Amino acid sequence: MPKPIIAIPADIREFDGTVWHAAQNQYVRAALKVADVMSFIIPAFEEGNDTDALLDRVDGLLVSGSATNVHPSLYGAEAKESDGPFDPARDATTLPLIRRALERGIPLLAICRGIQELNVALGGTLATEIHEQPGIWDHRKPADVERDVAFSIRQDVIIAEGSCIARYLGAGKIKVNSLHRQAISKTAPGLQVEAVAEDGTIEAVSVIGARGFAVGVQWHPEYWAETDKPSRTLFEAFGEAVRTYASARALTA
Ligand SMILES: N[C@@H](CCC(=O)NCCCC(=O)O)C(=O)O
Repeated sequence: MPKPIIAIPADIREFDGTVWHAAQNQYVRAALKVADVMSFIIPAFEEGNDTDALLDRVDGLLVSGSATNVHPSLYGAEAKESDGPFDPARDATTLPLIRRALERGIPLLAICRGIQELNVALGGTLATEIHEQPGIWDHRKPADVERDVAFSIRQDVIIAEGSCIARYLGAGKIKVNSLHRQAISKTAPGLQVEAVAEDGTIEAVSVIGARGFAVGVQWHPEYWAETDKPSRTLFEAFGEAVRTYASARALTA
C-alpha cells in the first residue's frame, strides 16, 4: 500500500515582505518520522476551499498548533484586541475540515490550537488568558527561551480511566509540554474530556461516537514525538488509524 497522506491546514504568515501559507516542520516531521504518513499542507482561504474535494484525497487530518487564536465570534464572544492575533483564513479552512472529516470517519489529531478549533467546530467555547483566572496556572509559552526549552516536558496531566487515549497512553498521570494562553471553556456537546491538568484545565478530548480515531490534545506531542514515549505512542496510534482508513478507502476506490 502506498504511504498514506494526511492534510495539515496552513497558517497565514507574513514575512520576507509577502504572505505565506505555512505549516511548522515539527508537525510535518512527526507525521513522517513517527506516524509514517506524508502530509499535504492545505492553503488557508476564507473562501474557495472545497472541503470534500480536499478530504477525498487524504486519509487523515492533523490540525496543528499556532500562536494565533480562534476568532471569538466563532464561539459567540466579543473579540477584544487582547484575544489576537487572529487568522480568519485558517479558521475558515479548519472548522469545515474538522466537521466533515468527523462525518466521514477520517482520522483526526488536533493539537493545541487544533483542540480549540475542534471544540469550537462542534459548538463549544474558549476561555482566553486563562492564567488570569484564580487557581489556574500559567500555561503560556515561556518567553525568551530556546525553542526546546519552551517545548520542554514539564507539566502533569491526568488521563481519565476508560478514556480513548487511555487505550494508548494508559490512565493516570503523564508529563507533557504546555504552550497556550487559551483553553476549552464550555466543552462541545459531542466531546468527551479525556485528560485534565491539576488546575482543572482541559488537556485532551475525544469525539463521542467517532467512526475512527478522533482526539484533541492541548499539549504538543509532535515536538518530542521521536524521543518522548507518550508523544511517540500518540503519533503511532494516529498513523495506524490513518493506515486503516487508507486500506478501507482503497477497497472502495
Ligand atoms: N494560540 C492558542 C493555541 C496555542 C498553540 O497552539 N501554541 C502553539 C505554540 C506556538 C508556537 O509554535 O510558538 C493559545 O494560546 O491557547
